[in-house]
Amino acid sequence: MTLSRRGLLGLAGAGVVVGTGAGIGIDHFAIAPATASGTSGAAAVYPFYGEHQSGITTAAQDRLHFASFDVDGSDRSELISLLKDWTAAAAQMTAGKTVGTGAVGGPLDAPADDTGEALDLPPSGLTITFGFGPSLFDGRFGLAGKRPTELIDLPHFAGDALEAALSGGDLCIQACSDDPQVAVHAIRNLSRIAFGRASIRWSQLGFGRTSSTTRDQVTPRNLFGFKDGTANVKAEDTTQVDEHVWVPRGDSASWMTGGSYLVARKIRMLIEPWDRTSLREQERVIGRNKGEGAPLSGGKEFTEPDFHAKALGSTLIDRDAHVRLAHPDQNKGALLLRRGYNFVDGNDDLGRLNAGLFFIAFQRDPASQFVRVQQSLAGHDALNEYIRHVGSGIFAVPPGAKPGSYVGAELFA
Ligand SMILES: C=CC1=C(C)c2cc3[nH]c(cc4nc(cc5[nH]c(cc1n2)c(C)c5CCC(=O)O)C(CCC(=O)O)=C4C)c(C)c3C=C
Ligand SMILES: [Fe+2]
Repeated sequence: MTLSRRGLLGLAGAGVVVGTGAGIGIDHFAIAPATASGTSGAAAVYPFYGEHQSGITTAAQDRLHFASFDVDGSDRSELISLLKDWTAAAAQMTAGKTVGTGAVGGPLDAPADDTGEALDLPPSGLTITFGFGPSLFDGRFGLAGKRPTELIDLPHFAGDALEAALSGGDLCIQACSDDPQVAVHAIRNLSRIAFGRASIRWSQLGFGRTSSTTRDQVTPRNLFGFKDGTANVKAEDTTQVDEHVWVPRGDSASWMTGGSYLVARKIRMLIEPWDRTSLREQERVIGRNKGEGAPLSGGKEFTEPDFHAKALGSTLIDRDAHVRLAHPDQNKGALLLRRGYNFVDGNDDLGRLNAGLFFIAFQRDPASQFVRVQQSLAGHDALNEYIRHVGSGIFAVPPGAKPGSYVGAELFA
C-alpha cells in the first residue's frame, strides 16, 4: 500500500469517511459535500480520472498555483513519458497520497520521490488540470496536423501591455486547492518530475477565488471589493455547460471531445487610483452596487440587469459599464466559465501594490467566446482606466484521463 501523506487521526478529525478492517488506507476517502461557506473544504477529494478533467466545473477552491511550461527537447516519446509520469503523480496527489514511494521511509542516501511539505495536510480538494499550448503543435513532436482550429493565437487587444515572460507556454498545469501548501506541493512535485524534460516558463500564485462555479457557493469579492462571479456559468447549468464549456464530438479535433479551452490573463489592478475613486464612480464602472452586487437597474444580486432602464434620461447601467459590455446580450450570446483568483505579488518600486486578478476562463471556442467578450471590453470598458493586461496564455485542455491511461493520450493515438 502506498504511504499516505496524512495521518488517519487527522482524517477522522476532518470528518472523512474511511473504510474499516484490513487494508484501511487513503483510497477510502469519500467526497465531502461543500461546506456552508461555499468552499470545498479540507476533507474534499475530487477524482482525477473521468470523462472531463477536474478543476473546471469543480466548486472553485480558494487557492491556485498555476504554471506554464516549455518542453526542453523535441522527442515525442519523452513528451509522452512526461505526460504518463505527470498523470500517475497527479492521480496520487489528488487522492491525498504522496508521489511515488513517498517522502520518507525510503533509502536515506537518495532524494525521496516526494518533497514532503504536504505530509499531514488533509486532501484540501486538490485538483490538477493539464493543458496544451499552441506552441506544442509547432512540429517538434509531430503534432502540427493535430492542432485544433479552436486553439487560436490570441489577437492583440487595445490596451494590452503583455510581457513575453508572463505569456505563452507549451504546457500548463492549474493546481487548485483549499490549502495553499497543497497546491504549491503539487506544482513543485510535477515540476521536479519534469526535470530535464520541461521547465517552468512562468507561474502564478492566487488566493481568494474570484468566481463561484456552483450555486451553493457564496459569491466572493475581487480586490476592488466587488462581488465577482454572480453571473458566471455554474456547474448545475448543465445545458449551458454542455453548450459553452465542453468540446462536443464533431468540433475540429476529435481528440479534444470532452475537453475545453483555457484562457488565462494576468490583469494588474491599479489599486491606489481605484481606492481614491468615489463609491458612485466605482459602481458606475462595474454597473453593480458594491454592497450586494445588485445591478444598478435594481433588484437583488441575482436579478437580471435591465440595460434599458433609465432615470432622468440616462441609462441606470452606464453605456461603458463592465457588466454591460461583458454581458452575453452584447456579445452574440457568448458565455464563459470564469475561474480566476486574486493575486498580490508584493509591490513595485514606487511602493504600489503589484496586485490584480489572474483571470481564467474555460470555454468551447475561444474565438467566439473570450475573444468576442474581450474585444468588446478592450474597446471602451470603463474599468480599463484601472486595469492592465500583462500576461496571457491559451491552452487546449484535453478530456479527463481514463484509468490505466494518461492525460492527452487521444492526442498521440
Ligand atoms: C474577457 C472577459 C473578462 C475579463 C478579462 C474580465 C475582467 C475583470 N472583471 C472584473 C470584475 C467583474 N466582472 C464582472 C462580470 C463579468 N465579467 C466578465 C468577463 C470578464 N471580466 C463577464 C462575462 C461577466 C458577467 C457579465 C454578465 O453576464 O452580467 C463583475 C460583476 C459580477 C459578476 O457577474 O461576476 C465584476 C465585479 C475585474 C475587476 C476584471 C479585471 C481585473
Ligand atoms: Fe469581469
